Amino acid sequence: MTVLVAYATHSGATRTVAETLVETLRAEGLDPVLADVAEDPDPAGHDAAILGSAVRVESFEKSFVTWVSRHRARIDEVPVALFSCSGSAADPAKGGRQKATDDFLERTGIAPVAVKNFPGWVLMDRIPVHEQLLLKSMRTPTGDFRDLPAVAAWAREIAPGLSG
Ligand SMILES: Cc1cc2nc3c(=O)[nH]c(=O)nc-3n(C[C@H](O)[C@H](O)[C@H](O)COP(=O)(O)O)c2cc1C
Repeated sequence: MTVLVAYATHSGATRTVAETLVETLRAEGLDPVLADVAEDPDPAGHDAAILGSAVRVESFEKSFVTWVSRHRARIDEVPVALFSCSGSAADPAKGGRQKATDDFLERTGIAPVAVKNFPGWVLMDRIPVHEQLLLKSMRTPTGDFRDLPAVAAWAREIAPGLSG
């Protein structure tokens, strides 16, 4: 069975999470297909999907929201898992929750078989100057907060649910 792993990224961390999901699902015997929503991948023809977006200013990427809306009919026909990638997901105070994810789910009514909020990275050399200034003014912690073994573990956990 093929699983579309579609993601939207701004500074690259979400892509690395998606790549880890693909590698792990392949090792689990599934047939994952990696795609950036910027390429407008077609979910038709896939048996399941994992959809993931970077978080910016408490929201999913606009390109992600637009792509989901465009392909909504097909997305509703297959098992879907959803993940976010953000700077704050490693913060214990968040308790694993992410406002952008909760808002997206409430607004769209999509009912994924699994939802996860992963930490990404905040690396100043990967974002435009005006965003660097914004993050500095907010005293946003910088660094690479990713936990790719946790991403792989989630992929193994959800693989049976994606197979239907
Ligand atoms: C302009 C800007 C705004 C951001 N806003 C948030 C935010 O509201 N909440 C959060 O947890 N992380 C925020 N982040 C951190 C990103 O979520 C983090 O860098 C993540 O890795 C982005 O994924 P990407 O590298 O795939 O683009 C922001 C980053 C930038 C550059």
